[in-house]
Amino acid sequence: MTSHITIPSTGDKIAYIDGKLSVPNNPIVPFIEGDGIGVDVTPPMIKVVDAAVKKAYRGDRKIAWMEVYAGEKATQIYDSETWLPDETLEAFKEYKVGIKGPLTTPVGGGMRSLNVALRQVLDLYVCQRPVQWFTGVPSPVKKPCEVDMVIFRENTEDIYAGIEYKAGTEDAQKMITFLKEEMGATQIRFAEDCGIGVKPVSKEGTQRLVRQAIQYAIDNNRDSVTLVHKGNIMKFTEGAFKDWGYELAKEEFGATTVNGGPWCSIINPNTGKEIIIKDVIADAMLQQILLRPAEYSVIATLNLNGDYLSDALAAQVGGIGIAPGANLSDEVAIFEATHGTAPKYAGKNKVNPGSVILSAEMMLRHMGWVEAADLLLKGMSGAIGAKTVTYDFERLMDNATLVTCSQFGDCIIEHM
Ligand SMILES: NC(=O)C1=CN([C@@H]2O[C@H](COP(=O)(O)OP(=O)(O)OC[C@H]3O[C@@H](n4cnc5c(N)ncnc54)[C@H](OP(=O)(O)O)[C@@H]3O)[C@@H](O)[C@H]2O)C=CC1
Ligand SMILES: O=C(O)CCC(=O)C(=O)O
Ligand SMILES: [Mg+2]
Repeated sequence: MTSHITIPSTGDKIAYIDGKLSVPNNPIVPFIEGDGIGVDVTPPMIKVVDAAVKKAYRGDRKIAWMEVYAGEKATQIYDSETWLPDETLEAFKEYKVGIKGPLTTPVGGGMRSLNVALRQVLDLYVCQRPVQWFTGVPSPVKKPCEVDMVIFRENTEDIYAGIEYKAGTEDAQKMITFLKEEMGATQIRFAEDCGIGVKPVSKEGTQRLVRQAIQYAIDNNRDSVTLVHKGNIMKFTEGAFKDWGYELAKEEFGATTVNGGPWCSIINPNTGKEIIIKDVIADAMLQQILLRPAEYSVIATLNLNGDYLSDALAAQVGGIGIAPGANLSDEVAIFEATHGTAPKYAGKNKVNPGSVILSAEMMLRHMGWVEAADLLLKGMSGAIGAKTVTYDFERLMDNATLVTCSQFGDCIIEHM
């Protein structure tokens, strides 16, 4: 296949050396613009990041952006069947750090998610989504300042594996016959017209995720890690997630049980403070985050719970227009907004670019460019503080000035 990626002539590769990220002064960073509102939010993200880096390092550092393709744009540039070109996957593998806009997934039929495919193929097993309130952001809760959580969502397993069989097909019937006749399942109602989905959850997949969550709590002086699961109902998948999580805390971090368990605690080797490892059943957790958010800090959970929790928590601090995220493997990192392609707003220069801009802030921090990351946060706080905001905030704020998506990016730059 012909290459459609133009490698910047002036940049260098980010590398992993002795388990550490080595970032040159002009790193090549691949990006996917994204479908729908990707065309709106990605250009201001690049403009804001470039401005923060320029201001922080006075020209000594600069990102060499390299566009790579996925989704609708890939079908236009390659051919109508190519949604996720191999060279896009190779670019993320080779350049180690990248960022992406949202990609559309049809509901019901049609192709499976490209976002999920990227996570699975590149084994980006942690979806890390911090949820924090910026002063002045409108919120439906009384004390949004009490929300300060970091979600660690398992990103490669669970029902997102895509092992599903459509009702009425030969494959679904084969599965149903197998379950009934060979596994003795008697609980399948309406077997004639029943879709079947499979939910794989492994010990290795669980423990590598929980390991990252606990390590994050240690490195960032957090006081608890909560395992969120629906283990009362799905005993051998979600229940096992809980058990394997506690097991890892004890075996690898020396956790000891609290009040007879199952809660346990570890002593942070850096601070000497206690970190509680606890668990909450997923439906109760959706109540807890609204009523007692201050009691939760780091959350480790399965793929679907994490997807639900991240949008629900985002709503408490201003909505998915401002909710950032990262998909992480042990080497490769792809940063992305929590929101999707919001098709009704596509190309209207209207939506909040805050989510992908804050994802870029996480990217800068991951690269060790903390001064630029801090400036970006300062600019974001300043723009919100001045009440120059996009429609999603303006409709909920008194005396705010409505700005477009690109203008909001410019406001961030003005406040750096
Ligand atoms: N990682 C990814 O690439 C993701 C992709 N998707 C995909 O996106 C498509 C659309 O999904 P959908 O369920 O509509 O979810 P979306 O996140 O795209 O949009 C839902 C609503 O959230 C609000 N919203 C989203 N983004 C912004 C923003 N930047 N600024 C302000 N408000 C925003 C809007 O609310 P309002 O109407 O109130 O203004 C919007 O109507 C689907 O194909 C889905 O699969 C979904 C999630 C993640
Ligand atoms: O892949 C998709 O289309 C949706 C994914 C999603 O909602 C998420 O990762 O938060
Ligand atoms: Mg989601």
